[in-house]
Amino acid sequence: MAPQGSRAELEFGGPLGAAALLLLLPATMFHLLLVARSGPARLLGPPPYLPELEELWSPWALLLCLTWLGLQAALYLLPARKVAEGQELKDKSRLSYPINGRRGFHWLPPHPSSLHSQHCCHSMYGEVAGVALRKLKCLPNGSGQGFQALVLTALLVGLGVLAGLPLSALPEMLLPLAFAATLIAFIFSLLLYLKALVAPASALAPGGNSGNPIYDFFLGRELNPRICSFDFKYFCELRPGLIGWVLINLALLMQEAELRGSPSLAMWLVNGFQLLYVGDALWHEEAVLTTMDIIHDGFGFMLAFGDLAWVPFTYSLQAQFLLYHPEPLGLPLASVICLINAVGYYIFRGANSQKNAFRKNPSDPRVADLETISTATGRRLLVSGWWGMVRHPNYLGDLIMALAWSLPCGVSHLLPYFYLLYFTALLVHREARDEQQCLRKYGLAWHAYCRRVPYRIVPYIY
Ligand SMILES: NC(=O)C1=CN([C@@H]2O[C@H](COP(=O)(O)OP(=O)(O)OC[C@H]3O[C@@H](n4cnc5c(N)ncnc54)[C@H](OP(=O)(O)O)[C@@H]3O)[C@@H](O)[C@H]2O)C=CC1
Ligand SMILES: CC(C)CCC[C@@H](C)[C@H]1CC=C2C3=C(CC[C@@]21C)[C@@]1(C)CC[C@H](O)C(C)(C)[C@@H]1CC3
Repeated sequence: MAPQGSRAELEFGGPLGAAALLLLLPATMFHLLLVARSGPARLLGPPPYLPELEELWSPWALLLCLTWLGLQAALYLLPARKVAEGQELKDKSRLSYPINGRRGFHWLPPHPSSLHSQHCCHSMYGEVAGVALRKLKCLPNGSGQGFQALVLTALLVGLGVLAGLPLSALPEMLLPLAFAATLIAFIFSLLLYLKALVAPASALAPGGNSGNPIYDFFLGRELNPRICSFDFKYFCELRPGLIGWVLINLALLMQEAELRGSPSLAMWLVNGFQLLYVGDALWHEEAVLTTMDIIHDGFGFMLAFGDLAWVPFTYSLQAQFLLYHPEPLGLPLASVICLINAVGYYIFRGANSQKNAFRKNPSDPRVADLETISTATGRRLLVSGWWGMVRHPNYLGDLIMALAWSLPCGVSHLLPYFYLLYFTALLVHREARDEQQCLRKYGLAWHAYCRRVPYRIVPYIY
C-alpha cells in the first residue's frame, strides 16, 4: 500500500493552493475562450457573458473528444519501431516506451556510438504503418511513432475533409469541446487517484502523496500509471493534446479562409510556428523521458487537465484571436518575426539535444569536448556549451519562440500575449522547483555549477 503523509515539501501553496488551482485553471481557460471571440477581447476585464449550461454541454462534443482520444490511443498502440528505456526508478527498474526509430538526435551530427545506445533496443514489433507511409513517401526516414501519429492523423483528417467533414465548423464548437475535455480530465484524474491506492509504494511519485486528498488529486500520486505497457502520462503528454492543438489551429485557418477568402499572413505564421513546435516534440519524443514531468511529477489533475484541455484550448489562443480580430501584417515585419522564431528554436533545440545526448552517453563525441563538473552521484553536469551560458538555456529558447507566436497578432491587445505571460510564470516557477530538486540531488556540486553559471534563464538579467 502507498505510504501516507510523505515528508516531501508541499508545492503550489499546499492543499489550499491546489484547491484554488482546481477551480482557477478551468475558469481561466473558459475566460480566455470567451474573451477571444468577443469584440473588445479584454484579457483583464470580466468575461463578456457567463455561458448557460446548454452552451457548454453537448453530448456530440463529448463523443468527439472520446473518439479523438480513441483514435490517438489506437495510433499509440501501432507497432513501434523501437523501444526506449526511461530513467531509473526507485526500485532500480526502468520502464520501456514506444519511441522514434531515429538514429541519434537529428540536430547533432549522427555518430556510430548513438546507433548502439544502451537506452535503445530494436523492437520486436513490426513497423507496419511506418513502412507503408515511408513507401508512400509521406514519412521521412528517421521519423518515429509520435511523428507517425501526426502524419497519420493529418492523412485521416485530409481524407475526412475531402469526404465532406466540416472541419471549419470546429471553432464554433470550442466551448463545448473544452467543457467535455475538462470533464474527461476530472474523471480521468479521479480514476488515476483510485488506481494509485492499490499501487506499490515504489510506483509513487516523490510529491503528491501528502495524505491530503485534494492536494494529492491535483498533483498526482502515481509516477507512471500504466495498464500493461500503455503509459498514460507519456501518451497524454505527447499525443491527444499536442496534435489536437494543431488541428484546432488548422480549423481556425480554414474558417478564416471561408470568411475572408484566404487565410491571413499572421494566421499562416502562427500555424506554421506552432506546427513546427509540435512536429519537433513528436520527432524528438524520446527527449520527453528526461523532463521533470516524466521523472518527478505524479500524474494527477494538473498534468491530465494540462495535457488534455489546457494545451489544445489555450495554446491555440493566438489563432482564435486572429479569426475574430484580423491583423494586417507586412512582409518585412513577418520576416523579422520568422527570424525571432528561428533564433528561439535554434537555442531550444540545441540546448535540449545537447543535454539529451550527454545524458544518453556522456562520452558521445558530439558532447565529449564540453566541460563538465563531477557530482557525488556519479552523474556529471555540463558547464560549457548551451548549459554554460545559463542554467536553463532550453527555457530561454522556448520563451523567445513564445514571443514570436504572439507578435503576428499585433500590439493592440494583451490577449495574444497571454501565452507568453503564463509561460514566463510557469518556467520561472518550474526553474525554482528544478533548482530545489538539483540541490537535493547534487548538493555542493550544484552550488559550484551555480557559481560557474550564475544566470538562470536570461544571460546577465535573470
Ligand atoms: N510548452 C510548454 O508548455 C512547456 C515546455 N517545456 C519545455 O520542456 C523542456 C524540458 O523542460 P524541463 O523538464 O522543465 O527541464 P529540463 O529539460 O531543463 O531538465 C532539467 C534537468 O536537466 C538536468 N540538468 C540541469 N542542468 C544540467 C547540466 N548543466 N548538465 C546536465 N544536465 C543538467 C537535471 O536533471 P538530471 O541531472 O537528473 O538529468 C535537471 O533536473 C524545456 O525545453 C521547456 O522549455 C516545459 C514546460 C512547459
Ligand atoms: C495547467 C497548468 C497551468 C500546468 C500544466 C502544464 C502543462 C501544460 C505542461 C507541463 C509540461 C509540459 C510540456 C509540454 C507541453 C505542456 C506541458 C504538458 C511539451 C510536451 C511541449 C513540447 C515540447 O517540445 C516538450 C519539451 C516535449 C514539452 C515537455 C513539457
